[in-house]
Amino acid sequence: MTLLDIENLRVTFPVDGGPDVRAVDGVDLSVETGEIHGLVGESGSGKSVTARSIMRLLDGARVESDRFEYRGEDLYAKSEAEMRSIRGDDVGMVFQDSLSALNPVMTVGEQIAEVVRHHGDVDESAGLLSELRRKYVTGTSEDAPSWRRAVDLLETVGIPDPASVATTYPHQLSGGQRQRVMIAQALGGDPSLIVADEPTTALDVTVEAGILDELRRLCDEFGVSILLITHDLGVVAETCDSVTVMYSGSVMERGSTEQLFENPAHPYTEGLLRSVPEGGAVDGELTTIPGSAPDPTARPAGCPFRDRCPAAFEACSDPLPEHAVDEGHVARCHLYTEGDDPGEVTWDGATDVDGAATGVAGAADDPGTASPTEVTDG
Ligand SMILES: Nc1ncnc2c1ncn2[C@@H]1O[C@H](COP(=O)(O)OP(=O)(O)OP(=O)(O)O)[C@@H](O)[C@H]1O
Ligand code: NI
Repeated sequence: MTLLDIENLRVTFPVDGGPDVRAVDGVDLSVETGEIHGLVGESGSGKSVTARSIMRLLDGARVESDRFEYRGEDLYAKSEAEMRSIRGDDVGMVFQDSLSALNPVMTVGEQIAEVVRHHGDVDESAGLLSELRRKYVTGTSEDAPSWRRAVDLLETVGIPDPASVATTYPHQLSGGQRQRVMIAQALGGDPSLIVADEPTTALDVTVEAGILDELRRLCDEFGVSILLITHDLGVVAETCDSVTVMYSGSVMERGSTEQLFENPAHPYTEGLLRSVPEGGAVDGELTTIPGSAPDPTARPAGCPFRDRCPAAFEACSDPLPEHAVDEGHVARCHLYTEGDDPGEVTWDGATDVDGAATGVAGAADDPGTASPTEVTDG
C-alpha cells in the first residue's frame, strides 16, 4: 500500500531583489507501507526541501503539486491544528544535528516522555500547565507510565542501561547515542512514517552502521516506513528497499535498490555509483562526477544534468521524459526516447561506441551531436 504519494511537487522560494529559487522542480515521490525508501542526491538537489514539504515546514515558500497524499488524504488540505497532530505523532522526524534538535536543558527521558504523553498513549494529563509544571518544577515521576515508556523506547533503539541514560542531558551523550535518542523520541508518537534527514552523516562509520541496522530493524519488526535522506549510495545499498535519485530539483531515476544498483539507467546514477564501493567501482577506484550542479536560478532547459553528462546530446534540452526501464523502475533520460538501450556510458569523457553511440545516434538527427560534452578533470 502507498503511504505517501507525491506527484509533480514544485517548491519555490521568493528571493528579495533576485529571481525566485525553484528548489524542487516537479518531483514524484512515493513511499510504500513498511519500506525504507532512500532519497539520494548531491548537496543542493532538494532532498531536505522535499522532506520539509511533508511536514509542511516551509515558511515563506510556495508549494504546489498535482497530488500530495498521506494515507490517501491531501496533506495540504489539512488545517494547521490537524498538521500539528500529524507532525511528531503520525510522522516522526530525525535530523542530522541532534544537538540542536534536542532541548539542552531537559533530560532525554523527559523529552521522550513528553512526546508519549502528547500522543495520548498513557493516561496522564498533557495539558499546558501540567507540562510546564513537570518541565520546570517536578520533572516526570520515574513511576509514571510515560517515563517507563520513555525508558522502554531507549531500550528499543539499542541504548544500554536506558534507565540511567534517561536521566542525562543531551550534551552528556555521544553523537551516536543522541541520534538514537532522537529516533526513540520519534517513535514516542507511534508514527507510521519516519522522515530521517541525513541521520548518520555526522557519525563515524561503525556508529553509522549500528544506527542504520536499528532503522532496518524498526522497519522490519514494527512496520514503520522510513524516508531516508542521504547523499551516500553506500547507505542506500545497506539499508533501503527502494530509492529515488534527485539532481538539481528533479528526479533522475527511481526503482528498487536492486534495480538501481544492478541496472542503473541514468548516467547520473551511474556516475554516483562509481563513487561507492557497493556500486562496483572498478579496481576499488572511487571517482566523483566532474563539475558541479547548476545554480537553481539558472538551470539549463531540459535535463539539468546535461552540462555534466558524458552522454549528452541535442535532445537533452527538451523536457525530461519518463522512461520505464522495468516494472517500478523509471529513468528520466533522453537516451531512451527512441526506445533503444544506449548501453554503457563510459566516464573517461567518451561514450561506449558499441552501446551508447548507436543508441544516441538513433535518437539524434545528426550523429555528430552525440559526441560527449567536454569533461574536465577534478
Ligand atoms: N529558505 C530558502 N530560501 C531560498 N533557497 C532555499 C531555501 N532553502 C533551500 N533553498 C535552496 O533549495 C535548494 C535545495 O536545498 P536542499 O536543502 O533541499 O538541498 P539538499 O539536497 O538537502 O542538500 P544537502 O545534501 O546539502 O542537505 C538549494 O539550492 C538551496 O539553496
Ligand atoms: Ni539536506
